[in-house]
Amino acid sequence: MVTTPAPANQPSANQRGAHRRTKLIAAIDTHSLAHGQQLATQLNGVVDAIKLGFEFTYSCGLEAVRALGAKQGLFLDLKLHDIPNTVAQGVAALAPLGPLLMTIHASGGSAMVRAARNALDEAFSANPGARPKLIAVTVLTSLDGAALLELGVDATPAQQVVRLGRLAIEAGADGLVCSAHEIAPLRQALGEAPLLVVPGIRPAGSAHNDQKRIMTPGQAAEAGADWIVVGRPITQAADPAAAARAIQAELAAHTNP
Ligand SMILES: O=c1ccn([C@@H]2O[C@H](COP(=O)(O)O)[C@@H](O)[C@H]2O)c(=O)[nH]1
Repeated sequence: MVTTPAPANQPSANQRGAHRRTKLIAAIDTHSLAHGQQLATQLNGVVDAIKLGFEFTYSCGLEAVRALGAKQGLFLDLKLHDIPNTVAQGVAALAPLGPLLMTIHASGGSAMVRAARNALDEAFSANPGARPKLIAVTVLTSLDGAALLELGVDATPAQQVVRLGRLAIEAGADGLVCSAHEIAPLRQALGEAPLLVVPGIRPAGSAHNDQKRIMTPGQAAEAGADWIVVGRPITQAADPAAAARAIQAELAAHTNP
């Protein structure tokens, strides 16, 4: 895939004056089908998409994923990471669930990312417009510099995100999962084309939980996130729809008209 290098000192999305509305994905992390259905119903029309990951998929099964995903945009976040052939077969098997976005780990290497992209291209050769976007996870937002060192990675999170992000985009990924802290360095290195999907989002005053590299929704919008992913601040709120509406309002306040 060809990437367009951005000029040095690239301005933020808002400074560019570009209309790049940051969209909201609610992470529906629950092991209960009834709770998942309830959250999806409450959030339908309020959020731009829902995210289903390990907890819901492993607990409730792929048919439940298909059913919830049929009602609104789906981010299928199963973070595949294995040898290239296994990941290629995995993405091909999951793609008929109809996600807008699906994840693999960039740290699986360029051959793995390329195999996943080729499998999707082949599966959607008759209708390329319906192909799910392939999103590569760079460095989990629960990791900080000390955690990277523990893994033997002697680089800052931003350096490692850019390294893995470049590898994944050059191998065919459509976008990346990163924290909001790495949006500017990624845009500088890779330009505007990659979709940036950003978890580790916490409205001001809310608990960080296990997240390390966090920003508020407004800060992530200012930085130029394409999508933000918010789980517990929505799902554990007394009124999840109201919490999601407040985040949408914050995003709108930080987006150029
Ligand atoms: O680096 C990553 C990749 C994925 N996630 C997922 O996003 C949500 C965040 O949930 P919160 O409750 O808002 O912390 C969750 O489903 C993760 O699996 C991530 O957080 N970081």
